[in-house]
Amino acid sequence: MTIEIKALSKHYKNQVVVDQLTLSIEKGELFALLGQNAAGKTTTIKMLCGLLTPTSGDAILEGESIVFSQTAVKKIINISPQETAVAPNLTVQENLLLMGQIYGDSKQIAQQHAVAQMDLFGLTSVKEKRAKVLSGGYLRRLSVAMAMMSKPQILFLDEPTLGMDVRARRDLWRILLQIKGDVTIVVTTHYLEEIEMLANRVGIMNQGKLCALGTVQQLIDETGKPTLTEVFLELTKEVLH
Ligand SMILES: Nc1ncnc2c1ncn2[C@@H]1O[C@H](COP(=O)(O)OP(=O)(O)OP(=O)(O)O)[C@@H](O)[C@H]1O
Repeated sequence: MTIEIKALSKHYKNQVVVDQLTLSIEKGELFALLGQNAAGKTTTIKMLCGLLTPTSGDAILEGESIVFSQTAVKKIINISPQETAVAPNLTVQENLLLMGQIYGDSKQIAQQHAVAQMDLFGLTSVKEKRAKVLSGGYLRRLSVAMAMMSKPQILFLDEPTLGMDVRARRDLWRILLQIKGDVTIVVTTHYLEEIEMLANRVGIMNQGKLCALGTVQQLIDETGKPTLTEVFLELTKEVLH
């Protein structure tokens, strides 16, 4: 297992935002964490990345605990958060180089790696453009490419296709499909049709709890619903109505 989440919880005062979450994610999987707004997805990802301290529980990432070995965990993971960490006045290329050098690469190695990422993410044609003039689709691709500059074993993507048009979303998913296998990818999204086609497994969160886990086909078989969207609506219906 690459990720073993063990009774992970986050409380804010009286509110339980993530409630005893327990699940395992295999190496190389593209795993989708689903749930309606406020289900606790971002909070979970932030805890796994060391950006938030759990109230209780733990998660073991490639053998390292997020509670006891945060520095080791940070070396093997990276995140493209909802709020992108792109420097607006730097060019695409400069953003990637900066990220490589922050993670300890020499300028030459960072350059080589940046060229490879720009190629993979379709950013070569805009490499001299400042990030602030990029469209939303390019900006998000740059954000994910920047996360890849640290050569993570585990990549967390929080709503990577939010606000993108159909083509931009498809382009990013194609890239993620190329990366998965080498990298374990944990993604949150509200675009269930894409997940149906692309994710190896999904976990559905509802009010901080994991209420379903499996392949899309397993969830469809278990619930007798025809699509992942119908499964999702069924499992989260108390809150929706
Ligand atoms: N710092 C905080 N203090 C108090 N409550 C918080 C804090 N951060 C998040 N929450 C609450 O935790 C709950 C879960 O938020 P979270 O962002 O994890 O949900 P989500 O599943 O990612 O939702 P979305 O799909 O809208 O991104 C929400 O009710 C939110 O208001």
